Amino acid sequence: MAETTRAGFVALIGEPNAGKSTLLNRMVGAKVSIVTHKVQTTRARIRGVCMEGQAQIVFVDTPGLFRPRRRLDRAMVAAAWGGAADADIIVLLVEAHRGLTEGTAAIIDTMKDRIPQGQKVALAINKIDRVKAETLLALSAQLNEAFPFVETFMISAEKGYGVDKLREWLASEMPEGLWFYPEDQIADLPMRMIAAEITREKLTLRLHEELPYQLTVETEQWEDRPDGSTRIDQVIYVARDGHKGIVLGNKGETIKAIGQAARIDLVAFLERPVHLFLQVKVRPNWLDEPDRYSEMGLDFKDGD
Ligand SMILES: Nc1nc2c(ncn2[C@@H]2O[C@H](COP(=O)(O)OP(=O)(O)OP(=O)(O)O)[C@@H](O)[C@H]2O)c(=O)[nH]1
Repeated sequence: MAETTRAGFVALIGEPNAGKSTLLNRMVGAKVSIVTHKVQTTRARIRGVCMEGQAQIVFVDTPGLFRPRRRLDRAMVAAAWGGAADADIIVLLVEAHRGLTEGTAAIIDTMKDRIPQGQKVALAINKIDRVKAETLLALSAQLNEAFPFVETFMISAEKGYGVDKLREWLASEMPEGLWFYPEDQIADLPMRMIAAEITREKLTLRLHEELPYQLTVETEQWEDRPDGSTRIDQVIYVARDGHKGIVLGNKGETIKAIGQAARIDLVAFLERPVHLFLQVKVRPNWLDEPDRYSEMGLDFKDGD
């Protein structure tokens, strides 16, 4: 008989620099965590998906959990805690060598206020490679006194110590249910999606608030060439002709800069030469005729 499938959400929280990204990359691997980097759920950001046996663990991160200094920040903080409270498990990451800092104490205080009764919170003491065993035991006791953690893990996200144990435990805690993402989608699709996500990120950085709403990037062609390079063809879809002009920029300057920046990241990611071809197409409302599409192709080769 097939094993029961499990699926759920894990919110990783902790002070800046606690090692959240390093831990995610260890557990999920670079591919999926990049793909899902910018995907927004209602209240949390999906950072990665990992399979452990028959369990699918979706990691979310909730930016802005810190003490609000300005009024504006308060709404963000409330949203962030909402995101954490939606998760099946919260993991609080603490740096072993820094101990129970003011920042961690503030997070714990807020958890006591905002986390619903019964919500499971686990403690992961990270960077154990930096401290002695005695220090660790004392810190664990101190933190467990401050909050009723359901489990405590001693890990080094960087060196990989204890990470498998944490992942296996998280998997066992996921509720029974269907997976949120098909398994093959996690394993295979990422490359094209990552590439599209990278270009999208450059568009966001470059265009800021000018960025046309309803803009999508799709990787249409992917060719690993015999000479060791990769050719990637992408289309940036915008909703209106006017938006196309914004993305292209004066004499195509904007899209050129976007293509160059995206290519640099793609080379770093794929560790091989990349030829990136970007086109901007207008994809108007469904009712509009496809032959009204206008396009423009540009090639960003090595050395551009
Ligand atoms: N010695 C040691 N360093 C670690 C470990 N895990 C992470 N680091 C380092 O700690 C620093 C911060 O790690 P990140 O993973 O970027 O931390 P983060 O929590 O994602 O930080 P923000 O994005 O600012 O929230 C990096 O320089 C990591 O290399 C560990 O287990 N041991």
